[in-house]
Amino acid sequence: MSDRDVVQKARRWVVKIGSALLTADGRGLDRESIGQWVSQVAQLLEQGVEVVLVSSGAVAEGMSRLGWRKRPSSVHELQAAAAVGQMGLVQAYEFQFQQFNRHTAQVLLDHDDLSNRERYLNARNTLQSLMSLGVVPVINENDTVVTDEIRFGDNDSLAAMVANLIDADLLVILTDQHGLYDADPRKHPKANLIFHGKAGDPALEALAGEGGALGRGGMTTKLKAARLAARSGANTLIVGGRAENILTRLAEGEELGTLLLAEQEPIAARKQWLAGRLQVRGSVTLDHGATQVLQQQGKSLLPVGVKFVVGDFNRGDLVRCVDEDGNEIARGLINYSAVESRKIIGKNSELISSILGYCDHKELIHRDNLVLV
Ligand SMILES: Nc1ncnc2c1ncn2[C@@H]1O[C@H](COP(=O)(O)OP(=O)(O)O)[C@@H](O)[C@H]1O
Ligand SMILES: N[C@@H](CCC(=O)OP(=O)(O)O)C(=O)O
Repeated sequence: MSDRDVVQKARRWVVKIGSALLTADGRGLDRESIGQWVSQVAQLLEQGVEVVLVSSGAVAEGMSRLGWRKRPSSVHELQAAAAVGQMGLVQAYEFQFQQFNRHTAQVLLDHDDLSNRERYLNARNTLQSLMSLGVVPVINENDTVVTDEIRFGDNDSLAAMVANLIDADLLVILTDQHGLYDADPRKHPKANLIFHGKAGDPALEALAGEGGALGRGGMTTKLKAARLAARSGANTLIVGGRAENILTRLAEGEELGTLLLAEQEPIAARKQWLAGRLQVRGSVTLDHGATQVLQQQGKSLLPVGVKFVVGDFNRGDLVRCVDEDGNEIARGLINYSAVESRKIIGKNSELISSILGYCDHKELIHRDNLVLV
């Protein structure tokens, strides 16, 4: 049995179209190619496959509209270009999907949206509603408002988070190469294409290099995206977007590109959300016993198993749990501030009340709010 069965069986796809592919060698959007992908997406929808698009290209289109030849280095100019270019991007998709009587919906997301539980759930519900209405969401990063701290930067990570958000079966990353090679084919023309592998395999991650002049993350971020997508059980395909009828051929089970299988059990939606948050506010160092209990028995973290606290966080913030050698083993939402935590670590939970004057939780981090990494 071919492992491409999983592609044929996938009913919910996230398709990411990268800058390197979309932007006609830096001269604005490649509208003809957009038309071809849209026509294939329309066919997939007719076959009962739900599709969400994650499309880059706003900055490149904005630069072209503004007559800029060189990518600006200032963040504000990039953000201005993205704002101008996003208009062209959504116009291009809207026009092409209209030929197939399909509506599109513009969705701009940033990391803050997905870090805040309420906004995360809203985004999830809205995307579910759009899909059930047969509308095609076209998602991009909300470039105009993001700061470095909350920037996805490349759209591979954004696409993986979207795959987690909507419980997609498949993440298809369309790019300018046929897939992952054993070396960067721009520098090594004789490199070999890798047809399949396991998402998160460090041996594959070691093969990945930087992107070209137009793209952001190269293969490195695509493999990271495969690892993230696997958290919710989505398989990832990295494939050349210029091949004729690429999406419909994939749906028929043709062996194109690199398939990275999600072999881990999907983790619960709340824990995926937790693991995907960027802003970690501090860390707690666990003793050997606590490390083992967390890793092997999936229990909550009690103050007694913690040796040190680093950082200045509030209750409810995300912190790293590291072992005595400094290796991160988990992260979770902490029940006490840094000041309070420092007072209760190493102590039995029965003493929390007498030390702090109150005790809302006997756990420093409850297991429902803890995710192993
Ligand atoms: N091992 C590899 N296999 C294939 N491509 C690689 C590899 N390492 C680096 N790359 C580079 O990654 C580029 C694609 O990434 P990127 O430029 O970020 O595109 P996109 O905009 O589609 O995300 C390719 O053009 C290629 O030069
Ligand atoms: N949000 C940016 C896209 C970032 C980007 O280029 O990402 P990628 O396609 O992953 O290389 C834009 O629309 O220009």
